[in-house]
Amino acid sequence: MSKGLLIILSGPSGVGKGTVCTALRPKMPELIYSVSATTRSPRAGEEDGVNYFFKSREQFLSMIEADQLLEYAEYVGNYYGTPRDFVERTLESGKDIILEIEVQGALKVKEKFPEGIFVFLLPPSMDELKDRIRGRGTEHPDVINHRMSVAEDEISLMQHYDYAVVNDEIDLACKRIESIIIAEHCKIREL
Ligand SMILES: Nc1nc2c(ncn2[C@@H]2O[C@H](COP(=O)(O)OP(=O)(O)O)[C@@H](O)[C@H]2O)c(=O)[nH]1
Ligand SMILES: Nc1ncnc2c1ncn2[C@@H]1O[C@H](COP(=O)(O)OP(=O)(O)O)[C@@H](O)[C@H]1O
Repeated sequence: MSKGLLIILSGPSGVGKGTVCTALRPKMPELIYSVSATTRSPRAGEEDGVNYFFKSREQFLSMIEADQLLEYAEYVGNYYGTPRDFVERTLESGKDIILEIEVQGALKVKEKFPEGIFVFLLPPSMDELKDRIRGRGTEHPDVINHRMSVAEDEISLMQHYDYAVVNDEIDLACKRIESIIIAEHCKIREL
């Protein structure tokens, strides 16, 4: 049986990665979603083991020490990382898995899994990106400004990705990602 595809959906904070992943779920029910570990505090409505595995800094550092993370990154003062075992087991079982992660972590995944499908989600404009981060209402203004400057640096790394998808309209962005996955399954690969 062939292995599943590893799909990495990345892009600046507030571009709509979470929203697009949520909208993709009913459209692609066979796609598996990786749940990350983080030291960030849960937001209202977030559940441990569903949105993230919420960890203390000590717990996270011991996961790094034990090589339990495929990649990790420090982002705006918190650690975020992808549990390795789940991803590897899913791929071995022939299922596709999607990681929704920031850019530094995505580039680390590329070193280990160059065969991954790297998709960069773009905002229709930088003004729209700022409006989305602000509109979500979860961040302090200083954090918003910091995230905007991080976003500009991140967008400059887009050339390391395989695909660029503009998240102008959710359904359209989902359709683009769905099409990429379908096309990647049709690709002739080396045996
Ligand atoms: N490298 C890495 N980034 C992650 C991981 N999980 C989430 N992220 C990214 O961390 C950033 C901050 O996430 P979060 O605090 O949930 O904020 P939000 O995605 O902007 O709502 C986002 O860009 C996420 O995609 C992970 O396991 N590894
Ligand atoms: N295509 C879109 N059109 C309009 N608003 C969007 C779109 N995608 C996401 N948003 C909004 O932008 C904000 C940030 O989205 P979110 O999914 O949290 O981003 P990310 O996970 O990339 O940080 C949310 O308020 C969300 O409702």
